[in-house]
Amino acid sequence: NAKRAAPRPPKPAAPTVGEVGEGLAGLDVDGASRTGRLDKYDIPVEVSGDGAPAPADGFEQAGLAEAVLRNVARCGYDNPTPVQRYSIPIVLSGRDLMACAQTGSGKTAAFCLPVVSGLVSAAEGGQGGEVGRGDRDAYDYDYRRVARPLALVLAPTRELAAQINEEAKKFAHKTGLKVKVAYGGTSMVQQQLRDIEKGADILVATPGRLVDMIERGKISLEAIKYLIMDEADRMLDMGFEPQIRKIVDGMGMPRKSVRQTMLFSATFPPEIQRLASDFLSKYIFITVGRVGSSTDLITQQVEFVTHDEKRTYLIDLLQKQSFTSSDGKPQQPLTLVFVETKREADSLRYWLYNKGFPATAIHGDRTQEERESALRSFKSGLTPVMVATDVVARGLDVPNVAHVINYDLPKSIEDYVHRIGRTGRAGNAGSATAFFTESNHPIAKGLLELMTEAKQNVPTWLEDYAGKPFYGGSSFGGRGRRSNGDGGSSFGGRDYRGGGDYSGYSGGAGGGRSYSGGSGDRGDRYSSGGGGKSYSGGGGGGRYSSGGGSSRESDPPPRYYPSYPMGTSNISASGWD
Ligand SMILES: Nc1ncnc2c1ncn2[C@@H]1O[C@H](COP(=O)(O)OP(=O)(O)OP(=O)(O)O)[C@@H](O)[C@H]1O
Repeated sequence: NAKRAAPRPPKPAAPTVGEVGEGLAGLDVDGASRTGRLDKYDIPVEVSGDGAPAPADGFEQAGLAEAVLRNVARCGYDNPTPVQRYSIPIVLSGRDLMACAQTGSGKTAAFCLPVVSGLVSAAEGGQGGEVGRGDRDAYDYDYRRVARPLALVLAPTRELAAQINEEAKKFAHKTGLKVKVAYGGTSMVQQQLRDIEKGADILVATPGRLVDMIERGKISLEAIKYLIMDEADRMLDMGFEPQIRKIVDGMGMPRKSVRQTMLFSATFPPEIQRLASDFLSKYIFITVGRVGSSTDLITQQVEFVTHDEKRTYLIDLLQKQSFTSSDGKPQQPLTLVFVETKREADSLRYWLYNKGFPATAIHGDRTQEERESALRSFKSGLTPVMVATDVVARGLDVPNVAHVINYDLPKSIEDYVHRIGRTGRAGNAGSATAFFTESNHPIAKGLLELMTEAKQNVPTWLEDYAGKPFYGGSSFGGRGRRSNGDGGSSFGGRDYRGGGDYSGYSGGAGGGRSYSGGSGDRGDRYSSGGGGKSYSGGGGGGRYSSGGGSSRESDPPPRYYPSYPMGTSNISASGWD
């Protein structure tokens, strides 16, 4: 890591949005040429839990309300993605759900659509006429405005909350439902509050901000019918759990037998499943996609480097993938570079700027306005390289991210799965490159399993690393609760409750029902169908031309350490993205 913050360099002349747009036209910058095949797939799905309804073949067949179907059409969704096919009927039937599905596979709509539909139907059916109740019914005894949302979506970051809010608004268009958002750190907080005071049927919030608003008497959870935790494993990991428990158990929310609760993520380690089940009642568990399947869409490479070589390698990668726009200017496809620290994010960003690569940075020490502006500038292509910490590792849906570079690898394989999942979304292809140093030894086993499952080329040195013990602290980055072994089963995507107790089906592994394929479209996998672009290192020879393996494949593996205090397998949810 850089020890000093680099001095602020003079700004190179950034290309205009128009220039970038033009330059990236051939790289699908506006998504116009997307042909991601979300509708066609051959994908294993496992369902466990009593009485799961059958999956729906289409949005109409799923039983969504008319108004919602109109909104689905407005969004241009022709067919439900696999997770939507399964989740929508389950949620509409009133069941609790824990759903584990690939990054970029449409989980947001998988919970938003049935929730909006359920609220619309309840209002139409006269079951309380709740829709829009915020403005009719929201005064408490001392005449303060109190919002009483019917659905609460919790998300771990502000950016994700903002994104879900936008999506939910689309699905609730012209239904009369009010969708509002609450997150901190922005000058918009007062505006958000005023908005919420006007009534909220669906509230999307980050936990800390929500607790604050409840404590200030602005929001009551008493009317909640639906509780959704997006990125649920993250929400229950590390710092969020106490706040989540407070929200769910201590702030007036209806009991779990009364409300309907849904948890979604691409990764679900067994230990977190166990915790999460506290919040659920007789739930159905689904996993969509085989172990590691999201990564089928993503060409993964891993390069063994020393710390000091990272910047040279990065520049090399950026140069190789740059292309020339019609007016002769060098351009970059959208590239997300993950680093470990906020300081490194700034330092690397300035350094890249100095080298002539328009880059921005996003991390937790930047103000919310700066974060939002960085994201806008990245999305627009004005700064096609964004250096980021894990703050944008989860959930963020930026179309056309072509390449994710793990400049610093994360501590856990789940974080890796989420990070690389910022590309290869909605059935499109993407590329991911990781710089592996000796200090990343603890993640080697998880990485090997993940890459193998995704049928990626695995360098032999990674296999060697994975097979050898390492010495030193936990590989869990402080996630001590996952330190118990998982019996060698590295994948957290299977229902931790295990076999027949919950299944009622005979076909599936672990007693669950197992589906594979859909619509007889074998061979037409849930993949890009050739429509996406892959920027896997240029293929022009040199260090990055090994087609997924490492150019140092034949190098002797670096030295190993003697003991093996804690396996990596127990944190690995390698396949369940
Ligand atoms: N049925 C559909 N047809 C076409 N596109 C869809 C469909 N459902 C979702 N999408 C698009 O797919 C993209 C990814 O969806 P979303 O962000 O919900 O993924 P996710 O599963 O939540 O990913 P992550 O695990 O990274 O949070 C979005 O751009 C969304 O608009």
